[in-house]
Amino acid sequence: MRNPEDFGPPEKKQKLNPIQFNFNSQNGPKKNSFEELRDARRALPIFSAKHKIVSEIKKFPSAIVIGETGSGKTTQIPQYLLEAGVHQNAIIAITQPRRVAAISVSQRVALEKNTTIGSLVGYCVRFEDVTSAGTKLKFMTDGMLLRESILDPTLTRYSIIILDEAHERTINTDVLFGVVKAAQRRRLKTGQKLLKIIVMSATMDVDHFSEYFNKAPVLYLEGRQYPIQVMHTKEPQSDYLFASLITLFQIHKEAPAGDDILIFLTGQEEIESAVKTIKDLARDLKDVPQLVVLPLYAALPSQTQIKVFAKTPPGHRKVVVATNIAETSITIHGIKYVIDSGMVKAKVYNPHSGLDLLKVVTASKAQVLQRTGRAGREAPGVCYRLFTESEFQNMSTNTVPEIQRCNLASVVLQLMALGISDVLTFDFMDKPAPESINAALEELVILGALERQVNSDILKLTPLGKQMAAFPLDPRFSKVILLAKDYDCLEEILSIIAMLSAESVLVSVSNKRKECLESHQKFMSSEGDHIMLLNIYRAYKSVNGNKSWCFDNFINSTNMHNAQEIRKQLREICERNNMTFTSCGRDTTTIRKCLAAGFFMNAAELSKEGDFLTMTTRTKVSIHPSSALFQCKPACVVFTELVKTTKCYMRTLSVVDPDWLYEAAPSYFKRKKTSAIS
Ligand SMILES: Nc1ncnc2c1ncn2[C@@H]1O[C@H](COP(=O)(O)OP(=O)(O)OP(=O)(O)O)[C@@H](O)[C@H]1O
Repeated sequence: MRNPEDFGPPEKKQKLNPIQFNFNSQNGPKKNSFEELRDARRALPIFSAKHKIVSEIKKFPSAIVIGETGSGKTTQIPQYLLEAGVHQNAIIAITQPRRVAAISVSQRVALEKNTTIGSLVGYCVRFEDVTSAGTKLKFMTDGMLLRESILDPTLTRYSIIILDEAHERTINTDVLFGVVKAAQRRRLKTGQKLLKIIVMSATMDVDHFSEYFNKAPVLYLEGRQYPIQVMHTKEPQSDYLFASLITLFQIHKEAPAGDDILIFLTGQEEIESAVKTIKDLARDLKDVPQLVVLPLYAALPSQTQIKVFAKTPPGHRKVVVATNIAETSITIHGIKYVIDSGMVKAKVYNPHSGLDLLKVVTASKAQVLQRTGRAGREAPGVCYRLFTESEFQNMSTNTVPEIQRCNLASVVLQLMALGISDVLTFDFMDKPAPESINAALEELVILGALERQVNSDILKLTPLGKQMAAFPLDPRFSKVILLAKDYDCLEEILSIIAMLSAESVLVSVSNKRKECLESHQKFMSSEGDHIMLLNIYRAYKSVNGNKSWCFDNFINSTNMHNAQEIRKQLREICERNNMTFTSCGRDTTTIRKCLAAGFFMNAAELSKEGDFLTMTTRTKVSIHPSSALFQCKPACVVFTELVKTTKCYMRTLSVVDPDWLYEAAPSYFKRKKTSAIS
């Protein structure tokens, strides 16, 4: 067991603010709760600065707001502006990098406003719009606002746009910075109503932001409501997973019930295995509160994610094991302790291969500070960092903007659809590497979304590219949908893409592994995972989405329902594009041909040595153990996801014939020939 002395002294001690309140964001307003919430709002550090904030924001077209985690920026500033009428009866948009934050924060604000979600306060995330004509505070993912800007570049419906958690620097946030700034300028030029821009975070490079937003004033918010004691390990930890379990059980043995714990790990599989280990280890412990262990990662359905916000039953302790999706904005009821592994799974782009890889890397200081801020939101808290103080000092200050480390094809396509033809000169806050932009442009040319104008190097959007931009999907997925009508399998491809866009539908119950596998076996196909997903979708439809069928077959019925909803929305976009709905019936070969035609850039073939090598860059890849093809050695496959853990894994794949790939993109393979054909 780790000794308490293994942790060094607190990084800083802060004064205890004696205000105490305790409420459950998931419970509806009960008697007096509105008054309680009003008092809680007044107790927030930001409350004393309310008038100053409103008057400063009234004065300037843009403002940068920086204040400690938990000071009240996200939940209060939109309400202050609404109450003071700064919104001029138009909508205030508050963007969040993640859907769980957009949903949970909007629910909290609706509660504080004593209204139901979807009326005055609403949210809008991909495939889910909970707003109405009366919505004035609209919490949304940055991706959703970006999509809206394609149809309305001046964002006419909005009077104020609050870009929250700006330090996260997701691709969408960075593009949104430029788009919103351009909308503000355009409105000014054309004499339209002013668009106010507010950029907020607890951890950002304010000067850089202020400079970019036309020297916007910076408002500093002092203080946080409750102190957080920060502990670092005395020695570096070689195994953060093991260290997190030791720390968890050390706290568990000593802390009273109701003091809940949030652990930051890196990804789905790691989290699921940690959840199982924690449950197993806790089973034999005596004289400690019972544990409620909950995972939290992006691939979980929203309804499951939201469970972490529920109040812990008396006599229990909640342990939430999360990825960085719990890092910003959110308040999880009951969390007193945060255990931070200091690691994060991040996308890393290889412009050479054109592929994004998910890789575990060290977090930045900004991320670590945000994680610490998830404690101390309802009472004083403690953060155990599983790294030393000097390791912390050596972490990079800010996360490298995603735009400088991810595949840009999707963003470039959206910018082109916005009418920004010269992406290289777009007003980015931090420019992506020109080779990444060029790689994205090349990918879009190969996909047929862009073409060179005659006798010039200027690229323009093709009618196909315009259609592709209408889908809220990676361009390769949109392309497959658009190709599917020619392969007579649009209905099937829509089902597969919807299943890929929803969260995992396969349920794995730890003490019923064998039954789960047997149940899933009947959907499996030697053709691969995409056909397996189609089989599940078809079976689900044939029983009319029957819940007990899902239960009996270890299929997640909520995720299936979501997939069905997503399918409906994708189908509507196809209808708007006047596409003919074709079906190939049982001829699944056609479907794989279509997948090969869309995903020819994500292909791998089996080498003589028995390894899989990507067709273009000869990168060594393996079949993920969760794939239906794990035990097989097909000669050639296409994949729709690449993950790096101990190895580089292809996660969802289909068996294809190499000829289909060459037929789909002869010029691409001709160009790559030297490296492509062994
Ligand atoms: N769902 C909730 N349940 C209980 N309390 C909440 C909830 N949401 C917010 N609060 C309270 O309001 C405070 C301010 O939250 P808010 O999200 O506005 O802060 P913030 O300054 O935006 O922090 P961050 O930078 O961490 O997002 C929290 O510290 C907490 O006390």
